[in-house]
Amino acid sequence: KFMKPRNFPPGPPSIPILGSLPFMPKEAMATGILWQHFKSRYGKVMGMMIGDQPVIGIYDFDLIKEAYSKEEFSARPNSELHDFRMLGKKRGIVMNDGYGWKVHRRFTLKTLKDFGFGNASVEDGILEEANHICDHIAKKNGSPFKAEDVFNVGILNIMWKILTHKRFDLEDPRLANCVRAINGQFSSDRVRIVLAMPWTRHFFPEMSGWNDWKKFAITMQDMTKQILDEHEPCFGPNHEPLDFITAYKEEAKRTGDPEFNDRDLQTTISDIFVASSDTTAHTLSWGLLYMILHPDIQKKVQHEIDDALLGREPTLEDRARLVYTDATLAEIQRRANIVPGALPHRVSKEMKLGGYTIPKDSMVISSLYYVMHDPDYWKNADQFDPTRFIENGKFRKDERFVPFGIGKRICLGDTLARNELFVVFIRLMQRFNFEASPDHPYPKEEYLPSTVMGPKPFHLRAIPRS
Ligand code: HEM
Repeated sequence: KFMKPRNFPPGPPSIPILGSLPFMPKEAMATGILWQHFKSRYGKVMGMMIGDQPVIGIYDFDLIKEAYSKEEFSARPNSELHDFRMLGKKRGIVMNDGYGWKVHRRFTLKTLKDFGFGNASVEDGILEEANHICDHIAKKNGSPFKAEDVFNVGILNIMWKILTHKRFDLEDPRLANCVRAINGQFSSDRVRIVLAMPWTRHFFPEMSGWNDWKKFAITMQDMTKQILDEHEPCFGPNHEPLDFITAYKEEAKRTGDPEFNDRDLQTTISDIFVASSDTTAHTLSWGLLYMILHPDIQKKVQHEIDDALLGREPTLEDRARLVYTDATLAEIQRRANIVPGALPHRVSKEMKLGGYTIPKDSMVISSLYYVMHDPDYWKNADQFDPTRFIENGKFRKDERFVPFGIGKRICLGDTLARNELFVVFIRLMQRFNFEASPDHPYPKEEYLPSTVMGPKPFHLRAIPRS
């Protein structure tokens, strides 16, 4: 069972128990960038074994599109680790599949849409939080700080309000605890061992990261349970739910569908916290890093915003007038590429792709990194250049701009995330000039390996603009 199946895509050799792990470059182990390394050797689709698990990497945009438009390529891996996190079995959205995934995904998309775009309160909530983030930064009085310390809690707060109708002070320990549990679960070096080789937990529960994984999962479970216990239903004047939890409970009553239950709700809340916070916060940290590395672009963005808004706060309708700023945000997302391998998919039955046979239950990774850095498609792909997203003075959409993934599993928070990035980034650019800290190493474009990759922590200074 450790042997590669017939007509399997080309890839590195495989040995019993460890599979292809010993043949992988060390720095690539935890990151989607690994696939960049294999592309040059094996072509558009590669296959390898991790233990007895077949793993497929797809680099080619058209092949990813073809595969991920199919239901059979859109399941999630079966994993006892994630089952533990999901209170015993697949639940919620992110690692769920089948009917349970479909109804939760559909409901969450609709609810976020109702809150986000029909209802000004989410836009107000983002702006309110953006202002709190800026006030928090202003208190540093120009002394060096780490970007991620501010963004993580601020971004989490936006989601907390959408879920529960409550926000916290940025210093509240609840936010910091939640950020620690999320980061610990996906960025700890030890946990990466058990995620890659789940069997290690039976022999080395401590060293493999299994004990850490359980600890962080239990923290999230306790926290989501407490949120539900304390939650008061919240309705507007026409009895419309004002927060996600109220909407979920109404949906459970309305449909009578047992898929909508407290345990799935707990997992869905946890999924949304995990999927929304590090992703958006890391993108903002990368944004400030690029502004420090490219002060001329920072100035250009500030001039555009100053000229268009004349000092007033932004609204989402300003996007069409802030073409250079919007293009800069897109370029930040393209270059930062924080989820380089998207999330793993599972093939629910044997399939064909690119002429190869993809066995049932293979894990599939799509290289969003490669799609957004393919040198045959993007001119000077490794350069930070917002103008690649501008054509005839307008923002140029590109189907290969895929930071949110491709196909049936595409991020369901993409519009919300883009709105958050837009409002928070503009407020930051309006209120401060960002520069490197003179007392710390000059920041570099370096990743911190994880499923969601932020920049290596760096210190910066925020000088208030008059
Ligand atoms: C810059 C911010 C974000 C980025 C770059 C991002 C990116 C991604 C990516 C690449 C995926 C995986 C797609 C796949 O499996 O093929 C994903 C899934 C997901 N994201 Fe996001 N995301 C961001 C923000 C958010 C936000 C704000 C939410 C809030 C609701 C969110 C909720 C989700 C959920 C629930 C999934 C799982 C979807 C499913 O499995 O059906 N994300 N995201």
